[in-house]
Amino acid sequence: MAATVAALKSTTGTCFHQLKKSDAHFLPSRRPGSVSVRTLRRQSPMATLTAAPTVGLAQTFSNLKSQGKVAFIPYITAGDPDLSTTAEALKVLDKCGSDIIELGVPYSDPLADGPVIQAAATRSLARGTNFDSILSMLKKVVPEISAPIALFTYYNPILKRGIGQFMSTVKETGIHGLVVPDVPLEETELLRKEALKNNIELVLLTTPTTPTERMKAIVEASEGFIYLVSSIGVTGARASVSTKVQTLLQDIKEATTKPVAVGFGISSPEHVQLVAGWGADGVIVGSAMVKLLGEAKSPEEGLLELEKFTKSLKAALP
Ligand SMILES: O=P(O)(O)OC[C@@H](O)[C@@H](O)c1c[nH]c2ccccc12
Repeated sequence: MAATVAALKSTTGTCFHQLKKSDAHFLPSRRPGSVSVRTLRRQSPMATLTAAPTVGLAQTFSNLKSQGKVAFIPYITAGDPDLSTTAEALKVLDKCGSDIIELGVPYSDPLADGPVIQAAATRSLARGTNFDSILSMLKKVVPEISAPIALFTYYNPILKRGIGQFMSTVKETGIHGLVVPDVPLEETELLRKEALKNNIELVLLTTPTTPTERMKAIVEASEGFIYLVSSIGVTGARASVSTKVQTLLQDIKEATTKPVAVGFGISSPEHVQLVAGWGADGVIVGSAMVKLLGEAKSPEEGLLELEKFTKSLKAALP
């Protein structure tokens, strides 16, 4: 028993309370039909010995919905401040209860990004981060993560590698989703076909200025979830979240039963609570996370700040 608890302590993430000895018998059994580790984690502050096999994006939302929960979805830029810190950050975000994690591929011309994520991409590229180094990091880390990962990339890096080659390569790393903010709807058909062939959920985005008919086409084509961009402009923490999101959510939910996650500007527990209260199935927080990691005095400090911030946002969600 003591050995088990000691083993647990050694794997206990910083977001878990230390297990009392009496809890040790709740350890996930290897017996068939045992409760999954992820379910255990939700029921008690359990450390996980190994991550549960991840389910996809849509399934994650469906599981959360059955528990009356809203998905917490952080975004971080791969390779900022460096790839080993990204690997640790993914584990921290997972252990702190993130339900899906968006991992950004740094790009030289991030037209939809504000200054925080642009600076992160610049730092990451300056360190020599590239698509292949991100993939090899993911191959090592994904087996330790129980939250599904959605890779976030602009369209150009996909075209450069070839859509089919890109999809099959990405699938090998074990990630579940793909978010491509700048793919024109007219070109999503081929992207969608290759994604489906590789069992990758291609998430599409709709915005406050998207015409209704176009929103309906986007919603129809989106897999995993629908990304509702909360406000016009670029990414970046905002003082408040536009109340227009409430009606946008209603409009989308009249058009589909697919889950809708809201992003752009969300950067405080109050924002998270507000958007969840408006009926969002998930909330996405990026720039505020990226800032903590990329602008900290050291990677260790950045990871600690990330953990604290994640816990505060997660605590604000049902
Ligand atoms: O950074 P924000 O304002 O919290 O928004 C989420 C955003 O970072 C993430 O989803 C994202 C990063 N880059 C993007 C470009 C377009 C749309 C969305 C994104």
